[in-house]
Amino acid sequence: MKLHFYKYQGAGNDFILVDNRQNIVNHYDPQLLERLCDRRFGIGGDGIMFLQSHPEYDFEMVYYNADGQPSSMCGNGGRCIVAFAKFLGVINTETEFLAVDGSHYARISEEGDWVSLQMIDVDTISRDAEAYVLNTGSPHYVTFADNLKEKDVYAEGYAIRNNDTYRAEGININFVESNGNGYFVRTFERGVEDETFACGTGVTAVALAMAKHNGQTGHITTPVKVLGGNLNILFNYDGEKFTDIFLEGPAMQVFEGDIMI
Ligand SMILES: N[C@@H](CCC[C@H](N)C(=O)O)C(=O)O
Repeated sequence: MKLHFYKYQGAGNDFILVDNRQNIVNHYDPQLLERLCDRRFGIGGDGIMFLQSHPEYDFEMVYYNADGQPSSMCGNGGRCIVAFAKFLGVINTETEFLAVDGSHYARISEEGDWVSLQMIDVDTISRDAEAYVLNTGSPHYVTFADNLKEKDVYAEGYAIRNNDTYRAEGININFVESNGNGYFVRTFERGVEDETFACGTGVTAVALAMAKHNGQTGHITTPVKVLGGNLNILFNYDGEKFTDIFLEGPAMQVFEGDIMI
């Protein structure tokens, strides 16, 4: 069977998108999904998503990591699937859709290339030695780094993600360095088991952890630079709970094609 797909990227976090409103493909096939995400034997991507119809929402986002396993929320994936929904004519410039962590509101520019996605509220941040650990839809470990440009993110991220505390469930490892008015972030992603060019739930976790670390409250906007571009995180923090969290940035269609499955 031939599968028609679209390829999107959001700040360099790249995804395969499939319009599965007619249930053309049974996606519960980890081996197939892993092959499609493989950069040598397949299309290539940090993850694959299926846009599904839903009776109560504009659509449902069904997300899998590059290892073919279903995962928790993907922030950049969420932004890309909103751009895809606009491209398909499923939505106009606003939407309410369902993802694995619940419903999400999002806005998209008329041009369809800039997406602002509301993330889940966060009220718990814990510490693991100097690092911050929190869940922004996916689990994240946030640690400071000097000379981040030169850091071996693969080796250090792999070691933390596979230590006794995190090996079983897995966690995404974010290294953060202040860069003047915001932060530079590099992320080792669970399920890709490698560094990616951006991680939306990851930069969100960094922005929240840094507000707590710096004792900032009120309405906060945090610009973050990642390997694949720039993202903004906007939120309110009353000292206990983070609310009205928005992740915003570019989401672009790169190409479309057919692949034999
Ligand atoms: N790239 C994502 C995060 C995807 C999920 C992650 N790999 C996990 O398994 O936790 C993002 O943009 O948030």
